[in-house]
Amino acid sequence: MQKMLIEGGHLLNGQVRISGAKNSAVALLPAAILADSDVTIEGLPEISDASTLGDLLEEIGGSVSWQDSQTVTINPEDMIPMPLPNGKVQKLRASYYFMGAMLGKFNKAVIGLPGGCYLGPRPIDQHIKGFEALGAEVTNEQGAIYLRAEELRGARIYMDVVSVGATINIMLAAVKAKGKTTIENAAKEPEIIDVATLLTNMGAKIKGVGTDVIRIEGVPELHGCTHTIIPDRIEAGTYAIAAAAQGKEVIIDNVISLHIESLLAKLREMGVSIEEKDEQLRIIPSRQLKSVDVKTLVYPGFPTDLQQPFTTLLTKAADTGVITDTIYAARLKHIDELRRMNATIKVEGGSAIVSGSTQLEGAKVKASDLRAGASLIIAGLMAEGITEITGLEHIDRGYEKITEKLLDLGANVWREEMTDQEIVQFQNS
Ligand SMILES: CC(=O)N[C@H]1[C@@H](OP(=O)(O)OP(=O)(O)OC[C@H]2O[C@@H](n3ccc(=O)[nH]c3=O)[C@H](O)[C@@H]2O)O[C@H](CO)[C@@H](O)[C@@H]1O
Ligand SMILES: C=C(OP(=O)(O)O)C(=O)O
Repeated sequence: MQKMLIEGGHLLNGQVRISGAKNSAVALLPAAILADSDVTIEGLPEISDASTLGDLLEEIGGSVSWQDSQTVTINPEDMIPMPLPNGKVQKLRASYYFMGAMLGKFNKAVIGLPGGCYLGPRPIDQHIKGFEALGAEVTNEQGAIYLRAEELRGARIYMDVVSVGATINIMLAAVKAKGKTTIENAAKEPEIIDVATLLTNMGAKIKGVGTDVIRIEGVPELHGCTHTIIPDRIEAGTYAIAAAAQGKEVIIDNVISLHIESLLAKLREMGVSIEEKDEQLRIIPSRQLKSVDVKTLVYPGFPTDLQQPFTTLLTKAADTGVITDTIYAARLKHIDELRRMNATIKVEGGSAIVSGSTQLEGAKVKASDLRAGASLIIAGLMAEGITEITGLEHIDRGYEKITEKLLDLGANVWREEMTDQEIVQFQNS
């Protein structure tokens, strides 16, 4: 088990290349189950969520061959509806896509309830409502979801909450169902469009992705294809925030700036200079950042996945800033750790009230989840002295080679093996 150490105070300068989107990758890989021949995905991020899903595809009989660290070919011909009630499915959130994909392919699936970041309760009732509307019987038996259908039939499904996972999962289950499916109040995130592009290239008939009404006409067969993943807007946003907090001049390469328009607007409001060019962003921070208030919303609003990193940036702004997470009101575990680093943050309901003009100080902190980890890394870059971060398994679920990328930007960051005593302390904390 490793910890990350950061000596703060070094300015980030240079260029960083953004990897493929985690939240696309984790849906594209299970989507390959639905094909009847090779699906090749290019530009995958080297993150543990992607390799865990590769292992799960092999567990159900798929052949998974990695051409290189970012290109994988999945042959689904020998896949079987093998139950996955526990084990690796619990290591990540997106294992829930095995429900939709296996139901769509085999009319049955047994999948353990997913893991992933703990952000407060993360129900999957809308996924289940969608599967049931398509004709599946769904039961929860000892923490595993059992899905069975004689046959899946298209349906009109209204989502009570706008959910990324439920929208994708219902698409996966519906593309081979008999007849037409309409998903109303669908989520509009770019990753949903990416998954629909893959499915369409496999032969699916899908209209309306990127709007809140998605129409699907079921087809009997889906074939293989090659697909290139979109860049990770949350990784790009994380580096943009880090650059605003502790940068000299940072160029972020391989980014679709439209995907993070809500973040860029807030950074500009704070006084950060941002130039957009082709697939690059050039970030030049302001000496004196203005404080802003932020509310997370569904896409194209400010993403909840950038709330925690942005909280860290607010500690440097001139005045008090309020950040409110309307998607996950309990996504606040980073705050106690930031307080250890001298941040002054009050919590009221789902809002963090962050005092600005604070010099953060290095401390020993723990990443409780992926984006809490990102917020602590940014804090470590800004802090006086050395910051030690544990809980790296969360960070490695979603950030490709983050230590190397930061080193290339001029940060002083490294990883060390934890001693036995530190591991015991970590496990008890
Ligand atoms: C693998 C993946 O893509 N993860 C992303 C996905 O998670 P995930 O797909 O789990 O998040 P959702 O979009 O489903 O959740 C949005 C909101 O809806 C609620 N909800 C969701 C489903 C449901 O059946 N019932 C329900 O009440 C959730 O509690 C939450 O408050 O979108 C989140 C919101 O942008 C991001 O933080 C995660 O990074
Ligand atoms: C919450 C996140 O991931 P997951 O849904 O995979 O837990 C995230 O990417 O910030």
